[in-house]
Amino acid sequence: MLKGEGPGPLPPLLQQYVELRDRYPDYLLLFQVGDFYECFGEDAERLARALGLVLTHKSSKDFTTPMAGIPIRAFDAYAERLLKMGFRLAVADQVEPAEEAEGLVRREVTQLLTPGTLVQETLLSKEANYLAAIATGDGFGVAFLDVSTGEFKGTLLKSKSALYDELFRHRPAEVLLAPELRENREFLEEFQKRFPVMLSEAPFEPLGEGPLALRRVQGALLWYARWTQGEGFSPRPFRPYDPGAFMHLPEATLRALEIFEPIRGQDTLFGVLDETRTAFGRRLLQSWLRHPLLEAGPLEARLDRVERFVREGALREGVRRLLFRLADLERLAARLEMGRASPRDLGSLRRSLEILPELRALLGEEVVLPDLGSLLEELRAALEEELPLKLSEGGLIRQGYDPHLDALRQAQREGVAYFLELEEREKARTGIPTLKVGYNAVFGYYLEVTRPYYERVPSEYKAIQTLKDRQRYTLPEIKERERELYRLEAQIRRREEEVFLELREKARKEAEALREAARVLAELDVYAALAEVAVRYGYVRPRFGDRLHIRGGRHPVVERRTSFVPNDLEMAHELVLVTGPNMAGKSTYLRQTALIALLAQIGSFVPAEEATLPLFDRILTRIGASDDLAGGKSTFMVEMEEVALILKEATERSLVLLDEVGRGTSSLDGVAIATAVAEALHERRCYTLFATHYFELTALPLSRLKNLHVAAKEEEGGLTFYHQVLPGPASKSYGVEVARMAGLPKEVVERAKALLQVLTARREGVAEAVLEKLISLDPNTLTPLEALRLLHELKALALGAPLDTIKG
Ligand SMILES: Nc1ncnc2c1ncn2[C@@H]1O[C@H](COP(=O)(O)OP(=O)(O)OP(=O)(O)O)[C@@H](O)[C@H]1O
Repeated sequence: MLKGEGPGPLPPLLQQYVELRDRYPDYLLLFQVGDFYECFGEDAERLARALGLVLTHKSSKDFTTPMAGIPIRAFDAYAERLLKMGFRLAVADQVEPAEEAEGLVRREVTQLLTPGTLVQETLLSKEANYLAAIATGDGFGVAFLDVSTGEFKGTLLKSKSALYDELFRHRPAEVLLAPELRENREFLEEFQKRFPVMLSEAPFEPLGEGPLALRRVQGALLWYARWTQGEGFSPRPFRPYDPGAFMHLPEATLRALEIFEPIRGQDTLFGVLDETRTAFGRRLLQSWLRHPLLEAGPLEARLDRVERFVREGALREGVRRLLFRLADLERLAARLEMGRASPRDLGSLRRSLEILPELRALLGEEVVLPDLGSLLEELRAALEEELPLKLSEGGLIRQGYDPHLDALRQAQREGVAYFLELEEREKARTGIPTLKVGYNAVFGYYLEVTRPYYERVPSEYKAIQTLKDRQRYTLPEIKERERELYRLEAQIRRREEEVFLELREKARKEAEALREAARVLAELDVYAALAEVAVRYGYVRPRFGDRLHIRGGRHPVVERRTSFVPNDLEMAHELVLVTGPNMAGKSTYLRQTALIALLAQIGSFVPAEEATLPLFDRILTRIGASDDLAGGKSTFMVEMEEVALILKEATERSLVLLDEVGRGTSSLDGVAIATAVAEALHERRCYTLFATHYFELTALPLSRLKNLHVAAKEEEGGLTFYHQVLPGPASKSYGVEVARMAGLPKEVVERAKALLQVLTARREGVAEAVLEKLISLDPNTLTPLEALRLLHELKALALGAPLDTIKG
């Protein structure tokens, strides 16, 4: 039913609305009425509330219901907002011209919009837009589909944490959960906290090949894609993939290294690297960053390509200039395959294809682009220069392309010419000098005579409209000619549509070649972008080898906003402890090492003067207080979970970064845990960088332990940071000094200093020495002078004077 009031039955328009609406219960139905998309009843209230629109009412004789609508020309902006708010949208368009309708205009749902199944360029960002499906069975089956490009892939994962990593890598916009997961309350709650995305339902009927879980997720994705896109939708062939074929980057690492998302609103690694010129190049760069390679061969090949662009600046610039003019060919190919390419799509295809020969000329043998020349010729011959957004607007096929269309247009011109001649003819015949032929939407063509000449109007003129000082007339002949003209217009529209569809079909046959072109050009774009970054910021080509050797390494993101102090690092299967005051630059040093390794393994140059790196199988991190507020766990708990994962996964080919371990607990527990973790990683022979304030660690008796510290100097005004990494452990901690610089009240700082002396004394066993001395003496036998001397001694002892200088 429809919320509303009144005794009467629903008016026909609302009946049609309710019928369509009830077919899409989970969707908000946007119902075209002229230039607006309207909602009625309770949906109108929801829409008005969501978008802050004015709620009006639709009233007929005896029924009234709430109504709210959005102008069609502002549809994209509103749709984007509604999708973000979690609405699914069903768009019901008028599918016949109002003037041709007999009675109520026919309306059909022409689009279903959900966040994970968008293909509309106007609603998509340049990023890949994934719909994911998850099912259980021997672990988890997960598959991803990007409807806008047709990309379709999936994998089996053993654990939930591996599942989360994979989801985090792909950031799906919408997820289909198999019933066994949807009904598992515990799983569902945790999942929604981690991934607050839209969850939708689909049957998980097995489809395709492989293990059952993988077949079920394929079935679910295809079903859902066809439900929203129409039965004709077909993605690219399903590609099973193995996450183990790439460097493993867990969620914690992607977050901590700020690859795609900044932690504190600063820039990201992707932000620094993204000098791509095309949308598909940008997506490829993202994909490379999510999937670093494990073998030197393909990496050297990528580096060769980057190097060529580094060396040949003019070539790089030329290529980038041309790439900039390309449309999103990958998505265009997908729209062609789905039969959804608009006239403008074919227009931008033409523009893009014109650029390919230029690129080929510039690059010679280096790129092998498919030959799309004959498609280009066809598009050039067929399409007008300026193209409408929608097919129905007409005016898209050039004169001279289709003889039939040309003939219809000629007839149309003659039809219009008749009315021009009519004016002259009737003027002469009637002797009315002001006689005019006019046109309006209500009456069509008419003859118009002004008041002074009413006498002269011939009797066969039939009056149709009287205005203040003029009258309008028609003639049977006019009506007939007019109908003929309408017929021609309709025929022209239909013929244009036919010709366009044929043309689109021709283009569709080349979709595969176009996709291949997009693939080649995407790589080209990424190589040119990486080269641009390398030249602009002074990166070098990395080498691969077992020892890690970085000279003059820098943090690619931090160096963009401050003058940066480069640092070196040498290590091979060692445990490197990095000490130094807060704010000295320990975290930065750790992160820059990981970022350099990551860049090398996507085939990029790196921010250093010289770099040789092992090929790491994974980068594992425990950095920063990544409070899992959503997960409802304490900082310490999260920290320990991360450490547990590291200990489970680290191999001797792993790069491990630990930035403080054991901070969220008592300091004795903390030291104990940190020590045990350090020992375990040392045993594991991984490449570990461990930043810590626990000095105890620096003296651990481990053969492959190496101490580094970040230099700082205490001066009159406070601490000076040099951000320089030097051999050996730091001489002391400067916590209280940094606290003072941060503006802690003077009394508190003084008190902390005093306490620090007490604690230091206690820690170094001085307290025991003092106690021992006190217990061993007999006050009754001391002279006052001796007692005074002893008091001085005890005080000196407590302040940490070396024991041997006192005991003697
Ligand atoms: N090599 C460098 N050159 C220039 N500035 C640097 C360098 N390293 C770090 N910095 C700057 O110093 C600041 C502190 O760095 P960082 O967070 O790495 O210190 P930290 O030693 O890890 O501190 P804490 O122990 O408190 O975590 C940062 O804001 C960074 O911009």
